[in-house]
Amino acid sequence: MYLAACIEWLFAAEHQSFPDRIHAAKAAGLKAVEFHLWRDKPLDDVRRALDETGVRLTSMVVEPRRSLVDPAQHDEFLAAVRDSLQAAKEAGAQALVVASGFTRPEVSRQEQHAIAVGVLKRAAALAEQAGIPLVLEPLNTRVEHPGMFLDSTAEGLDMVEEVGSPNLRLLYDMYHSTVMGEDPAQVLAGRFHLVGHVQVADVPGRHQPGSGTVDWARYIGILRELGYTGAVGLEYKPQGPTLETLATARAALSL
Ligand SMILES: O=C(O)C(=O)CO
Repeated sequence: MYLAACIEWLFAAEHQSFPDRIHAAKAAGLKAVEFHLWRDKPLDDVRRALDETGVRLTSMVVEPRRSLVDPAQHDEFLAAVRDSLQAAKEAGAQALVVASGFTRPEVSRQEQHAIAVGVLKRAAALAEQAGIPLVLEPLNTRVEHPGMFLDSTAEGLDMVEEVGSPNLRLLYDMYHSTVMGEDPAQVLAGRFHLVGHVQVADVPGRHQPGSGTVDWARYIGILRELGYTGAVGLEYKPQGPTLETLATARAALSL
């Protein structure tokens, strides 16, 4: 396992520019970074900073964000996937993050689930052509994303399984999962092969691991037992200077 700094938040107080944040991540001994939206980033400069430092870009987000559970938005969603795949190629990103969009209360949950799986199959075919996988992220509806359709790891894993493509995996964000009251050992048991990326932040507050109540020795132990060797995205809001929070996070995660 290796750490990836979410430079949307890490190094943001210290450096205005994203390329500078990549250099700061390198100087802090990190092998990878990630960020959210890409249209507001100078992708050429980002690519140059990645090439100069050898730092990997684990993920960025498909945008503009459109709903998976509303067929009226599917054409725009697939266009966003196409554009984002092209941008990911140019920036050198390893994966693209997709979220579900908001629940439509007038439509049954089962039907919305099926609608999402249908469009994800089409998106996974585009990802296959581009050679860059998509990762589907369940988000918590208790603190940050009230009304979001996909707020459960188990249902996200069901969707990934139903799509049945190696080009769609689950983004397991331990913060969102914990806020939703899930236990990683339970929700991941027997299904970890469907997970493509992991992110962390402590609960409560979404700050650096070590700032809250999560038992990180246990959480990271579970990932180790499941055989995870990929990136652990530090998607937290630093409570203080980034380097100090990184030291706390590294000690808590033993990574
Ligand atoms: O929007 C969020 O809360 C995320 O976790 C994005 O990855």
